Amino acid sequence: MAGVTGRLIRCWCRRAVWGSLKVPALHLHVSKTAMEASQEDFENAMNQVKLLKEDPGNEVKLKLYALYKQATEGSCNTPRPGVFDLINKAKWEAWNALGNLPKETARQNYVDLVSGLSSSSDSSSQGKPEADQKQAGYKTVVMTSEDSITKIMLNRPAKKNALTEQMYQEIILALEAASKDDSAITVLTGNGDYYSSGNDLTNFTNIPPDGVEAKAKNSAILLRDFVGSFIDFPKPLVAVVNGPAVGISVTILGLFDLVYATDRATFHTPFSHLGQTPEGCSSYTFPKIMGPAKAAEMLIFGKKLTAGEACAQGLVTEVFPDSTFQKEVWTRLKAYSKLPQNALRISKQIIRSQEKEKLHAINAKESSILQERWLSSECMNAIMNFFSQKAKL
Ligand SMILES: CCCCC/C=C/CC(=O)SCCNC(=O)CCNC(=O)[C@H](O)C(C)(C)COP(=O)(O)OP(=O)(O)OC[C@H]1O[C@@H](n2cnc3c(N)ncnc32)[C@H](O)[C@@H]1OP(=O)(O)O
Repeated sequence: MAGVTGRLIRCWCRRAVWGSLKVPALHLHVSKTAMEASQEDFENAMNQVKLLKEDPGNEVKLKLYALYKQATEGSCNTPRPGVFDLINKAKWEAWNALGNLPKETARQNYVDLVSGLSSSSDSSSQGKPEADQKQAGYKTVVMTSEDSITKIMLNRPAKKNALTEQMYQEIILALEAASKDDSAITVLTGNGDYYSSGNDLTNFTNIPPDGVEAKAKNSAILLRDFVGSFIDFPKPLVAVVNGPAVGISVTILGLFDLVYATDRATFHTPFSHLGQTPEGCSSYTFPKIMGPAKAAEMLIFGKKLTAGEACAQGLVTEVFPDSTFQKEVWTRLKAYSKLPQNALRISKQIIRSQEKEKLHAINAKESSILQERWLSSECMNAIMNFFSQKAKL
């Protein structure tokens, strides 16, 4: 393999590895994450590659090659090079690994990758440490990508990461971006001492001029779309539960592939206390995961579980001591993220495809029942109680 590496580096220097690139007038662009890259952005990115001050390494060069081919020619449909044609085999494998990734997405990913390389090349030339790629445009979450892991971090620690309408929308967008990026695994976690205190109760206190019914209807649509984006998420999705979790942040855990929790975490779904009913497909996933009796105790009677109890009941994959939680979990995830990406994705999809339609139907039903519940006096009183007397759970 050392021979291949050496040859790839030589090819990089000669630029032969990329084939002939059309080059228009040079114009540097900032990456447009969450937007579609134009042909001009793409061509500018190709120019930027030539200006990189440092060799980005073979792994990145193969990624660039694969994205370039996918963006310009579509899915790989050429015969696999022979076993001794090591360089072309490595290039073919990188391209082929992109499967049916749409051309536009490949173009965007290429532009994003080059933009990240240009800024890290600039900052490393100024002697600054290399940071992971932080994606701009989000206000309530922080989205970063490193080591083939995209992390979406809920970022309202002063409010215990309570989920505002903007946050639901940003999470939907972040999941959409993560589903198309070149990471292997996506992680949802919280900043601060809480994972999330669930729905921000002020969502129900800001009533717009078109009235409370319209508010409930729009909230139900947002809820359905939010949960729908977890049902449809195509790659392995991991919850890194860094502290207590309440309400919807607990129920959607049934839609994750792995749930790692600190031993400080608790899991609480106090729907009846709030005059509400289960969401996040938990009316289906929880009885399936933990059996109907344990699910009823949580979802109907609001029993709060410790991390150990949630693990014993199958909602949590593994519990770690708080003192070593982050270190142990990220070491594990980094190892998993090196597994072949297509195999990870396809395995996830086989599992999910068996009940995707059912989950969407349950999501729609739960959302429409909640639309009614939010208009009930039971629900309104509970929310007023929280804000007037600060009645805590
Ligand atoms: C589109 C709509 C979709 C709707 C989907 C429906 C989902 C259902 C649910 O998620 S139900 C769960 C709702 N959550 C709650 O009822 C939790 C309410 N919060 C609490 O009971 C407590 O805050 C606590 C137990 C989570 C934490 O208590 P603690 O004493 O540790 O901290 P504080 O209460 O002082 O909290 C710090 C500040 O954060 C504000 N805050 C916390 N959680 C929420 C929340 N869910 N909604 C709104 N605000 C919240 C709290 O008010 C404090 O603010 P302040 O510093 O300004 O006083």
